[in-house]
Amino acid sequence: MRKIVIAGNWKMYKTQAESEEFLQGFLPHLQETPEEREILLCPPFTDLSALSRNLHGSRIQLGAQNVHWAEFGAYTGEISGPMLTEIGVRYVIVGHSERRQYFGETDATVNLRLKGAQKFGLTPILCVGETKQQRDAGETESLIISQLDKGLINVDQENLVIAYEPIWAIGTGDTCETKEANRVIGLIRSQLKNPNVPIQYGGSVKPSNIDEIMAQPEIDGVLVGGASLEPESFARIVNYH
Ligand SMILES: O=C(CO)COP(=O)(O)O
Repeated sequence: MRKIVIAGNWKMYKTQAESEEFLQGFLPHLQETPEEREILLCPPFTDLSALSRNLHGSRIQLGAQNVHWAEFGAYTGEISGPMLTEIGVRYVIVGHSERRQYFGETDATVNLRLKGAQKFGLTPILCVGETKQQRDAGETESLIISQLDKGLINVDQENLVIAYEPIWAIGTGDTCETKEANRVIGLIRSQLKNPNVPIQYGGSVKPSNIDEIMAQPEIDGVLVGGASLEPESFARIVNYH
């Protein structure tokens, strides 16, 4: 039985005060959320401590948006696994397309971060996905297989989540057709040693399309950007039918 993981990636949005305000509006909706769904918030680093304190006793798990592979060291601007686990963080997003595009993340550094996350007790969420240009050139399958091959070298597949995020569907309102997302996620699963790794879809997930997305047999959850920033909208997503 594969786990369902619904995650909000807040990217570089929300101050601490705003994150606490979100929580006040969001928590009551969780009373309707079926137990077996893992609900996850991935806020900016500066919100993690405050949220961790306020979440005490709640079922929400916390995820970071990046992690370095070393335990500590002279790596200005980076954060280590032990720094995150100490404050109750359980997950971390690795290799998001925005990290690959703007901050020089490569399959090799993604691999190091995945292994580093696992070494210090975090569950990484590996993001893969193609650009519009790659899709139009018929390269979607080969690109994704290559991202998985290189990213997952010596990575423990018992402690892993994967997110399929077609780059052209991120923040555009242009969701990948659900059957196509299901097909690519099936392809991702066929490449794995552990077929029970939860695989999410990400890219313009909204209250209006969540039910259709989650009805697809290969899709085990969603990684939500914009629609996770408002309590009512994210509540509708976690409480999908
Ligand atoms: O990048 C995403 C989640 O990691 C998706 O962002 P949107 O939901 O805003 O398209």
